[in-house]
Amino acid sequence: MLLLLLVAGVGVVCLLSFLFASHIRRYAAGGVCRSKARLDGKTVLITGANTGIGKETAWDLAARGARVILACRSVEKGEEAAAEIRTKVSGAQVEVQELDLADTCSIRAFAQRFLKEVNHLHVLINNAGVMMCPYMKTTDGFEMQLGVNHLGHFLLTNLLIGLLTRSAPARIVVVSSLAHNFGWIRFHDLLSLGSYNSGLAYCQSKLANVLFTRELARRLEGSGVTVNSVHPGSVRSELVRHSTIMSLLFSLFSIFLKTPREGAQTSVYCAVADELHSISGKHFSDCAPAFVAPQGRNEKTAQRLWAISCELLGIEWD
Ligand SMILES: NC(=O)c1ccc[n+]([C@@H]2O[C@H](COP(=O)([O-])OP(=O)(O)OC[C@H]3O[C@@H](n4cnc5c(N)ncnc54)[C@H](O)[C@@H]3O)[C@@H](O)[C@H]2O)c1
Repeated sequence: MLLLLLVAGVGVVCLLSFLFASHIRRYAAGGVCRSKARLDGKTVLITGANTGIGKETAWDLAARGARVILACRSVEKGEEAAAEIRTKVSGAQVEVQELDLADTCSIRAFAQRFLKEVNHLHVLINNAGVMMCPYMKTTDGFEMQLGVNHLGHFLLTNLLIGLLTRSAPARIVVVSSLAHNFGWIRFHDLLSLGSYNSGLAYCQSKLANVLFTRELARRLEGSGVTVNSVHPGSVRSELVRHSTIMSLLFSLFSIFLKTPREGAQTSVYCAVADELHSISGKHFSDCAPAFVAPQGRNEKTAQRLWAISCELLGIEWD
């Protein structure tokens, strides 16, 4: 009980400090992508783009002239987002394709269709995410947060990496979180079969995003494809829907939170900024390099996680 109270107390203090930091940074005029880069003739794929940060990222990149493909669990909701973007950006090239990251069959079917229909892919934004849900499993039996946030995107990237390499220069943006600081990779129980804490599982999945980014960057050296991870800030979105405490905190402190449009700025920056054309394996927040926790810089952990991810997904990726 005492331990639970302590963990909850530490959680609240951490949350308040990052809300505060985010607020200060916002008003220090940081965190706005000032790049005027155009993306005419470029193709962008964004996961989870029907709401929140993903939708705003899609809108921004469509306004820069890119063909933007929204990969969404619900095609209907994706079409609503696409229609909204088309009303805001005249001539926007926005398309919707079905992708459920909690189902490897759906990911494989998506990639197969995508590779048939699309000749180039210049920007992949691994944005979709689920946070602090009750214990649930993906279709393949993976704990939901690790399954969607890390393993689903790991498989998707693996299936599209050939196309990205052929389309180089190309960029991958992985939407992680400041929450990676509070995570560690529980190799003894990666899928939370023994015990489950929704907050820790989220932090683990976001740390996995950072480690994946670093290891992928190492492997992609010299390929013309770069990969960077992002903390979008504390953003008013539907992400907290599963957690009563987080929903309450986000409502109470909503004036300190970024809008989804503000939250999209660092993803956009990593996708377009000219000065980042050869920067890879780094972590960004507020359109600037950001601190990575020591456990997110550990090469051995990154390589071990890579090997286990391949094993769980039944793939080889050298
Ligand atoms: N909101 C924040 O404060 C915050 C902070 C740090 C990091 N992030 C990260 O930003 C990203 C976007 O989150 P958001 O705040 O826009 O939340 P959101 O809930 O509005 O967006 C998440 C998107 O992911 C999609 N998604 C969830 N499960 C999926 C699945 N199985 N298959 C396909 N798509 C799926 C949802 O449908 C939704 O479109 C997430 O990766 C999240 O972890 C958000």
